[in-house]
Amino acid sequence: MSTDEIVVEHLTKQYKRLRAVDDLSFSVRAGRVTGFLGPNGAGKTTTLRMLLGLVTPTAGQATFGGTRYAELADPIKHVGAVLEASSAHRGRTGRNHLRMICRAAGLPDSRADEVLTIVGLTPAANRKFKGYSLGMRQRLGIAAALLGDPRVLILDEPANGLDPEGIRWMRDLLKALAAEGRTVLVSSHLLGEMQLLADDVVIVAAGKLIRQGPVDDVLGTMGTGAHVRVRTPQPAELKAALSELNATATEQTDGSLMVVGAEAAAIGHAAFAASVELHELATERGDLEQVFLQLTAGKAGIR
Ligand SMILES: Nc1ncnc2c1ncn2[C@@H]1O[C@H](COP(=O)(O)OP(=O)(O)OP(=O)(O)O)[C@@H](O)[C@H]1O
Repeated sequence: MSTDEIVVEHLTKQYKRLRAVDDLSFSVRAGRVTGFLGPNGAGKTTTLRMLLGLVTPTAGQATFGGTRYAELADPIKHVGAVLEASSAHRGRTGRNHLRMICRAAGLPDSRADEVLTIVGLTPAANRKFKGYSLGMRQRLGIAAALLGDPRVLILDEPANGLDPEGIRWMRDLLKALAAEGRTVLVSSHLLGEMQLLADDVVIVAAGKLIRQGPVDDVLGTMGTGAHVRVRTPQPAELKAALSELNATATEQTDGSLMVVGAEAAAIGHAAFAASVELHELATERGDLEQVFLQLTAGKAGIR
């Protein structure tokens, strides 16, 4: 059973006239990847920075297992963060950059090589940071976050600058870290990627919580949950059979039928009973992008 590792309560940040984060409360469970989503300017980065004690909240608090970041006994061993494309001294190699952090944190130098392996940067370990691509800089940032073997990982737009292969690699890594029981909180505006990556989502707009919960529940409550794609050479007969199930079938431009209101098994059974031949019967999930746009419509991010 997963537990709430990060608890955010009534977190608020007022900048002069702008309330960047407005009475925001949510929780993040261990052993899962939580996607932190919102339009530009929604307050995601400000929230993550408050979690890490880098921005002082106007009100409210965020805790890790009940303790504020600033009061954690050994923060590098508890929380790892990747806030923006990692920066390092331009003339320093990736390995030396990590070793310096190890020394400052009282970790053995050997840990630098371990995390370089985890992020696949070993071949570039002795190259200078100024020669790193954006994707390599992202990997180095993640390597630094993993140095203390933390049980919580916080990442702000980690897929920025990564190519498709890099994005896939990141997804596999973050899922594997969550499967080890860690808590992974990741902000992103790549909704298709989030649908593949996240177990839970926290959606914010204009500093306020819009929705939180498991991805499937968020998709389900918006009525864009599962629908079933069906292909048949006898569409009229199938529609007649489905009307008895109170399911509706809509013809798509590609010639298939999109059925809502019945599960695949019930549709297959009804087709069989009516001697209707089926060529395809596939359950398709709703689309996070569609739901996100519905939920955040009219809540302009740019303020
Ligand atoms: N130091 C600051 N002083 C004044 N306003 C700020 C400051 N930092 C952020 N803001 C404003 O707070 C709002 C929220 O910004 P934030 O960067 O947290 O949003 P975001 O959700 O991370 O957006 P994006 O996806 O565009 O990075 C924005 O309107 C931003 O201009």
